[in-house]
Amino acid sequence: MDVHPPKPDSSGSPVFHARGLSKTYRMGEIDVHALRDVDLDIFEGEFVVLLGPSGSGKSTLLNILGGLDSPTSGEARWRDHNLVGATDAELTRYRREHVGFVFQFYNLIPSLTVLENVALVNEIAEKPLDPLEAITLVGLEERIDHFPSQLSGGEQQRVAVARAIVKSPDVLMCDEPTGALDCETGKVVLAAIARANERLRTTTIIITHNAAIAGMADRVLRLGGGRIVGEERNTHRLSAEEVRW
Ligand SMILES: Nc1ncnc2c1ncn2[C@@H]1O[C@H](COP(=O)(O)OP(=O)(O)OP(=O)(O)O)[C@@H](O)[C@H]1O
Repeated sequence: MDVHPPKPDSSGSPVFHARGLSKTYRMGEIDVHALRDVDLDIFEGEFVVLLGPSGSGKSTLLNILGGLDSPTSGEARWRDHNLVGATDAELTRYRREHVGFVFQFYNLIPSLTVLENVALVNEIAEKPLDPLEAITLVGLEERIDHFPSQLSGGEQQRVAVARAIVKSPDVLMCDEPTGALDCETGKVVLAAIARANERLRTTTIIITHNAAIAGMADRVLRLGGGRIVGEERNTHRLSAEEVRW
């Protein structure tokens, strides 16, 4: 299974294309500008880290790209799917067919085993992996019959990663996947995410407060005040084991 895919080609067409993306929340008399005029292209197979302080708009951006939220104005597309102005049913279909999500908290079903938690998603996917393959990819093949309560936080998060990748999504979106974990445990989770990116060629977007994780990315987008305020490209990607925080 050790396949090394070609580097993402940023000279080709982007899979995500956003222009002038803005999101404003009206809070009583006050407008909160969560995103301001964001332009963005993300390429197939790319590993992108969104970095920025609390409130800078990271989750808002990820939620729009993941079809969980809509912008107030601007354009956003994933391939030929228009993410702006799509109906709820169209966004649900986009998410179901193309996107895997990992959040800070694992949201596993407590009464189901590891295998059952992962296989459940498998049933509604179009081109699923074998659940055992997804579980092996996150290194939990010895624990398939365990229940979430019998696993550590890091192991539960690895099950959440397996659940997100079992449908072989085109895009994996992770919002603070290591936010509740210590460094060593977080690194095992990040290694699982990086493996999915490398072996399945899943376009991967990770939100983090943690600048150390930026070294794992092909590209780092820094957000501040709802804008992209910086962009860096790594010529060499660090492995999860090399990351320190
Ligand atoms: N549903 C909402 N209603 C009102 N304001 C919101 C809502 N969601 C987000 N905001 C505001 O939009 C801004 C951006 O929020 P967002 O969650 O995208 O930031 P973030 O960078 O992901 O922050 P964090 O790292 O703390 O999760 C913040 O000022 C936030 O308070």
